[in-house]
Amino acid sequence: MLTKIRTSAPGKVILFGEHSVVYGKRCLATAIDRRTYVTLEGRAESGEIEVSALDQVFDGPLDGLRARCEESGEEPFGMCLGVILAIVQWCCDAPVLAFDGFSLTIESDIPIRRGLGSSASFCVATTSAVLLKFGKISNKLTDLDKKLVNEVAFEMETKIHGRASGVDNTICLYGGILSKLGSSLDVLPGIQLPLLIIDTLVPRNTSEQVARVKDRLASHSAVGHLLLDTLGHIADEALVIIKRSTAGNQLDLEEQLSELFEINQGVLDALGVGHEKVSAVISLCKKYECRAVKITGAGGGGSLIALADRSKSEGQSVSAALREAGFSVLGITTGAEGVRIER
Ligand SMILES: Nc1ncnc2c1ncn2[C@@H]1O[C@H](COP(=O)(O)OP(=O)(O)O)[C@@H](O)[C@H]1O
Ligand SMILES: C[C@@](O)(CCOP(=O)(O)O)CC(=O)O
Repeated sequence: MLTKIRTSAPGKVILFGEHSVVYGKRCLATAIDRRTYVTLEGRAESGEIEVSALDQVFDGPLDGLRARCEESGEEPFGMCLGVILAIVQWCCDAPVLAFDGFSLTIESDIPIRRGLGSSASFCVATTSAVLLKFGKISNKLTDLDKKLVNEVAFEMETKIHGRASGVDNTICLYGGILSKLGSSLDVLPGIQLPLLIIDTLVPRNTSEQVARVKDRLASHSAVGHLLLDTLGHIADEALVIIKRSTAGNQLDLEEQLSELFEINQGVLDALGVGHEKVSAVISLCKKYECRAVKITGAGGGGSLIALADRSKSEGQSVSAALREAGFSVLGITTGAEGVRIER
């Protein structure tokens, strides 16, 4: 009987610690309730792979897949094929001689290239499916299995980004909340926060924004380092608040995190990673008394997260106003489950 495997993994947002994480301070990220689903089905033709993703299809042998990747350069589907080729090579101890053919169908409701971890979610779900097919992990997804998937998915993320911190693949794999401090990564149970993700539709360029912060540090070293320390303290405090939280004090938790969002945004702005569209989103949110809003990820455009206030019905009106002003808005819940095998 031909194999059929279906896996899924969530996307992510950074809650606190963007930029300061580059300087060794704490960063908190959380999995979101948007996922990538990968269906792998065995096929009769030996050595043939079919990939359907991002509204495109490849069907052919591994050599053809390699040639298509070289042709496609940095284009999303080409990068996706490059990751699949690398995972198969990893499983077969390259050079690959022979393997049972298979098809992969990749479906996702995570918008790509928006800092929501579409690449890590895709890498984790695809790595899990292919490693399962090649018998490298068990369908119990034990701690050891997950550790192996994380190592391979990290290699794949590095392939897509040139460099990766390990935050995205780890949070998409384990779900919940991830705290990164220096080289240590801790996973905590998730908390369910209602967030709006507001995309300014100004393309973000992470390396440009990281360079902007570096310039600010070069010209105002003492002040710049104080700002980074402040971001670190904000993330530390948020972690304490999250760890203390229980189902009974959700409103209290959201109130406290909300204040930290506001302070954090002020500091990011002072570091120079704001943008006129970021300011426009913040003004609109304030007009609708939306509790708090901050950049998530690199800034300089990109996306913001706003904590929706459960005690008012403001969520819908602020979303409508933001959309009317030309921004894209997604309502999500944080703390989602990590990788899983769909039955
Ligand atoms: N659903 C998907 N199917 C196939 N490949 C995907 C999918 N989602 C993301 N990718 C891969 O990840 C890349 C996007 O990575 P990146 O620019 O880092 O965006 P993000 O910030 O969303 O992670 C795409 O170019 C593509 O190669
Ligand atoms: C600015 C930074 O801290 C986060 C970048 O986030 P994103 O991938 O642009 O969402 C850079 C980094 O951590 O590598």
